[in-house]
Amino acid sequence: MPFFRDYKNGDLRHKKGSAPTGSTTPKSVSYICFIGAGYVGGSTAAVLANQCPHIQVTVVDKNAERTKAWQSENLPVAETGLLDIVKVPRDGLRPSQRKNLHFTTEVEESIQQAEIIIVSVNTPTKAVGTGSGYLLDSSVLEDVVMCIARSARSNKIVVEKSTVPVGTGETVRDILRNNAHTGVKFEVLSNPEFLAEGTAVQNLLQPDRVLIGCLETKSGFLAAETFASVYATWIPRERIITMNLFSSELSKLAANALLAQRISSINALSIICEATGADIQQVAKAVGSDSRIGPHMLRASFGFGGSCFKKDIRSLVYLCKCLHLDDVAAYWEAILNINEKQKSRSVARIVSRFNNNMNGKKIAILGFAFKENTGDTRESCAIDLVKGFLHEGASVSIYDPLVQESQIREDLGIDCAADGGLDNRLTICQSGEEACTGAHGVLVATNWDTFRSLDWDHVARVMTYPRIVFGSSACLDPNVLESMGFTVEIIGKKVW
Ligand SMILES: NC(=O)c1ccc[n+]([C@@H]2O[C@H](COP(=O)([O-])OP(=O)(O)OC[C@H]3O[C@@H](n4cnc5c(N)ncnc54)[C@H](O)[C@@H]3O)[C@@H](O)[C@H]2O)c1
Ligand SMILES: O=c1ccn([C@@H]2O[C@H](COP(=O)(O)OP(=O)(O)O[C@H]3O[C@H](CO)[C@@H](O)[C@H](O)[C@H]3O)[C@@H](O)[C@H]2O)c(=O)[nH]1
Repeated sequence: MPFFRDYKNGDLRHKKGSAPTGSTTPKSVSYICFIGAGYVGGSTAAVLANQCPHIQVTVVDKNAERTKAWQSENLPVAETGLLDIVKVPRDGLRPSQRKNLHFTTEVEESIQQAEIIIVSVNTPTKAVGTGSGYLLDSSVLEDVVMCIARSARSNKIVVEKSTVPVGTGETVRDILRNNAHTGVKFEVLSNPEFLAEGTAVQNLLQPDRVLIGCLETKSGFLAAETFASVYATWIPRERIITMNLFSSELSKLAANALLAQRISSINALSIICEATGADIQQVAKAVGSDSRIGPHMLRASFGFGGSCFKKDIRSLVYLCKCLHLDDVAAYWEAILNINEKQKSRSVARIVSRFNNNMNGKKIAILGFAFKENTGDTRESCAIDLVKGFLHEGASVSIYDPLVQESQIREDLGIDCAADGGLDNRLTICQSGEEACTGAHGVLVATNWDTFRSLDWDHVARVMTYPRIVFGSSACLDPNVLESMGFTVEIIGKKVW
């Protein structure tokens, strides 16, 4: 597999050493540039500007509309608390843009002014060619790095913030070295991001850890220390971990694989629960009470969604295959297989409650985002669930508090167009109650708080027999709902 380097020949290994103590004096930083004003770049830049008023922070994006949105009160990213740090409140007046936070499309000038350039562009799974469906496409990142090399007139620290294939740091170094203006030197750092959507601001203000990967050379350590000193403005020093570039790149993929593995493990156990009469919530509590296991990421669900888990695990699988570790690749890929199974078997379970005939039946879907408190629908389980019901002949009505109708239609659109008539069976609603009106079943796909406090009495009145509610116990209380006349089916709980 051609993309993967023979690391034995890479100079990262040859220059290995330990961090010199006391010999590094980090430079003070006054100008940082982010390239990519998405979920990660925009949110991280805003928090950094908020915590470091002495640093000018510029965020460059090629998308002028997005750049403009960051300067408005309608931020392109819906995150709790984000507007309050992008804008500065003013008594009795509209909040103004933070003075040290700038959004622009002017890439060259921003690169030239900055001492540190943080690349936070998207790295989706490759769609065509070698590695398609698995390898992360770092071509946008490489284009940006080339632009940095050509624009920079003084030494820079270039930081990979995007999630990248292991080994990308060396490609980035090659591009910079071979395209730099005479006398200009670059240091490459890896600084993967671990924020979760919906809690981005809180995660950025109080991260469990910050990783900084560097080349194990004196100048590499110095660059890492310089960057670490920026984070140290608000993050305890012991939470800022420095390591070699490859460890840092791999740690990002490993963290997501391990988090997703817990969800697939609990979802795999939920299948056993439904077959045996064990209750997955009780099992999760029992195993999560073991301090070595811990309680997080053990909520049984219709599967995990989001832009990261699937693509990062696929990247790990591809890396294993490149290394001819097919059994290791199969081990990681099993996480994804369980995730797919959880979605398809959930549709099948629900369809079986209607005697395997969904013609003339209506299912309300509450929630379309991949998780609560975000408007992001990337890889949302709701997409596959809705497609499954439409395919079975059901009508589907959908409500999500944050996701726009146009986004829902775009996510489902291709199939609707391909199978004439599907569109007539799809309604996007303005409230949960509206979506449930006339429905035979309701499925809570996203655990929004607002669905907990839905007027379920009213919903019971406007729904049609058999009034089945499907979902996870994280959002639904079966005892309360059953007392209102619903039949309740919970993931990981047997229906007797
Ligand atoms: N979304 C998350 O929760 C999350 C968390 C951790 C890590 N990551 C990783 O961070 C990276 C960014 O993710 P994201 O969710 O912020 O992506 P995103 O799609 O929201 O944002 C990427 C931005 O980069 C811009 N861009 C693309 N090409 C550009 C170019 N040539 N010049 C300037 N701007 C350009 C796009 O217009 C877009 O605004 C990815 O590698 C992702 O895997 C994401
Ligand atoms: O016990 C759980 C926890 C989560 N989920 C689902 O898993 C998905 C991902 O959730 P979460 O991890 O909270 O959100 P993300 O924003 O995707 O964040 C993950 O992906 C990011 C991108 O790489 C990382 O930075 C974060 O650390 C990592 O948590 C969502 O569909 C959740 O509903 C479950 O099904 N059960």
